[in-house]
Amino acid sequence: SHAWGYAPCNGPDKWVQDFPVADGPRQSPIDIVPSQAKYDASLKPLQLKYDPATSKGILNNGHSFQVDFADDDDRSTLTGGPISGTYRLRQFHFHWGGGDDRGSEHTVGGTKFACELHLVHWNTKYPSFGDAASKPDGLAVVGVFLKIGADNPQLQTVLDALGSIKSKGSQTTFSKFDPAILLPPSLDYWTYDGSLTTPPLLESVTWIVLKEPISVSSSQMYKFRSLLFTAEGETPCCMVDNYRPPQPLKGRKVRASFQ
Ligand SMILES: COc1cccc(N2C=Cc3cc(S(N)(=O)=O)sc3S2(=O)=O)c1
Ligand SMILES: [Zn+2]
Repeated sequence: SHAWGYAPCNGPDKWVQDFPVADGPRQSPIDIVPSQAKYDASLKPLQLKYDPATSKGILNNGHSFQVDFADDDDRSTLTGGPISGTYRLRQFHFHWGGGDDRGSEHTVGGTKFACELHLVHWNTKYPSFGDAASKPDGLAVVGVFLKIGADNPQLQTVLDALGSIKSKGSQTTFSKFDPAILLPPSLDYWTYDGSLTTPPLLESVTWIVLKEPISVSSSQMYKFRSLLFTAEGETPCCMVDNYRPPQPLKGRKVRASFQ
C-alpha cells in the first residue's frame, strides 16, 4: 500500500485517509502555551531509572532512527510524575528538521526547536508493549527538546553510530548506553493526554514534555540529516522534516509540575 511518510504525497495531512484517528480528540503533538498550563501540586517528581545493560541496538526504521531496549524486566523504568504504576523503557528516537529553524513536534508558545527526543515507555499493568500501545493509559513518552547551541558530547555517541544505519532497515548493536545522560539537569515538565505522533496515531500516550532543553550544535544536526528515508538501492531521500505539526487541543488541559 501507499506507505505513510513525510512527503507532500504521503505526509501528515494525508494520514487521516488510512488512520481516521488522526482527527481524534487526543492527538499529538500540541503547541504548549506556558501561561495556559496549570501548576498541579499533586504531580510527583519524575523517576527515571535506566540500566545501560538494557540497551540493545540502533535501527533506521525509515521514519526515524531508534535505540531499542530490553524490556523483559524492570531494569529501565519510569515511575512517579503524572503516572501511576511502573512503565518500562522500550525505545527512544528523534524528530528533526531540514534546517535549524524547525524539527520539533511539540512547540512552546509557537516556538519550534531543531529536534525532539522521545523516550517511549509502556505500562507493565499490560502483558506486552503491543497490548499497552492500544490502551488509553498504555504508554508514557518523555519528550526532550534539543536547542541549537553548544556541541553535546553525550549525544555524540549516538550520532557516531548513524554512519552504519544510513538506509531504511539497517541496524547495528548499540550496547551499554545510558539514556539518562541525554536528560537535562531539571526534570520539570508539562503533561497532557495524547497520542503517538506517527501512524498508527494510537490515543494511548501520557505525554511528559520537559521544560528544559538540551543542546545540540548545528554541525551535529548534519549527522541526523545524513540518514536516508529510503532503503539501499532506492533513489536516496534524506531523512529530514520527520515531524508532525501541532494538532488541535480539543479542550484538553495541560498541567505543569512547576510554578
Ligand atoms: C502496536 O503498537 C505499536 C507497535 C510497534 C511500534 C509502535 N510504534 C509506532 C509509532 C510510534 C510513535 C511514537 S511517538 N513519536 O509518539 O513517540 S512511539 C511509537 S511506537 O510505539 O514505537 C506501535
Ligand atoms: Zn516520536
